[in-house]
Amino acid sequence: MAVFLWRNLFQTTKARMLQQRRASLYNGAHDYDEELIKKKLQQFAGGSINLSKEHSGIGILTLNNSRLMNAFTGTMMLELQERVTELENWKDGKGLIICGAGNTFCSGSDLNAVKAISNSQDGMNMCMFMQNTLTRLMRLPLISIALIQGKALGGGAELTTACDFRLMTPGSEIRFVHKHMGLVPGWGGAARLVRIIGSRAALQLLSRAHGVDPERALHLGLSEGTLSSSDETGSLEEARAWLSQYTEGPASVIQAVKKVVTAGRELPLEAALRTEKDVFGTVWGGPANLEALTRRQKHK
Ligand SMILES: CC[C@H](C(=O)O)C(=O)SCCNC(=O)CCNC(=O)[C@H](O)C(C)(C)COP(=O)(O)OP(=O)(O)OC[C@H]1O[C@@H](n2cnc3c(N)ncnc32)[C@H](O)[C@@H]1OP(=O)(O)O
Repeated sequence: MAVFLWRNLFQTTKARMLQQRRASLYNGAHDYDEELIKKKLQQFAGGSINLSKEHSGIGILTLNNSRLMNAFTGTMMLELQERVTELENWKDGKGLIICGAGNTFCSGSDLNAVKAISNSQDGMNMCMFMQNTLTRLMRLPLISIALIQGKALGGGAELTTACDFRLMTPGSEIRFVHKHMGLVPGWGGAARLVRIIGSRAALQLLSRAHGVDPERALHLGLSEGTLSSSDETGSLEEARAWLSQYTEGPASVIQAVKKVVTAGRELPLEAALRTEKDVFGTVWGGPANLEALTRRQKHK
């Protein structure tokens, strides 16, 4: 009977939390027309967003448009949303590494597409589309890393802030170029940057729009570390090794860890405590917990 009750509580809690996590920031009430912007983005084809879900529980998400320094075309924005939905449903997932093809990260939006959607309605819809997607990416119950090789510029710099951690290769650069384009971040990069490095450092990065090298990123707390390898394969191996120190253990527990930290980061205290209680209820008396207790008893 106890197992039945646990399973029932688990399913109910899980469904409610999943619904909360996937709830979009913007909908019709915000003049957001997702179907309209999807049709518009579909017109700007090129590149792809590839996802490889490894047996280890680590996913590798690759921005693949190396001819244009992995600039985001319209169809890549649509594919990013599809991959995030796939990752939200990955029950065995524990970690995620986002990287770019051709040993460079991402040079932001495809400027050809940007020029074509420079009117207000399309611009605002693209902004809300990408904020919805990057907020869902940030809230994935996976421990995520942006592996920054080469350049992470504009929207590419914003994408790095939607990951839990950033690792940089020697000579790589994060640059919020927005000011030089008469813009400010629109994909949520400013709001997340303030929460990562603080408002004073964020104001300096956005107002100077200079490149941030690995040493300065470390100093600011924007990067967790500088990898030793500069090549594509070597740096990905290093990133896998770095991430695997945090993803050891059952996927259900790693996902629960990310959920309680996300709640603590984003919610007011009492709501965070209630979410923590709900997440606790999904693992207390669960398979991993019972197995650990059995192991402990054997050691007595
Ligand atoms: C600001 C926010 C906004 C948003 O999303 O809302 C954006 O992100 S707008 C885009 C902001 N990004 C940029 O302004 C970066 C533009 N690119 C560069 O500064 C350079 O390309 C750089 C530094 C990334 C690499 O320079 P490098 O000399 O190594 O290579 P090339 O410049 O010759 O680039 C190779 C090839 O790629 C094309 N390219 C690069 N970035 C983009 C881009 N964002 N959109 C479209 N195309 C891009 C570049 O034109 C070259 O193509 P080619 O046909 O050979 O001219």
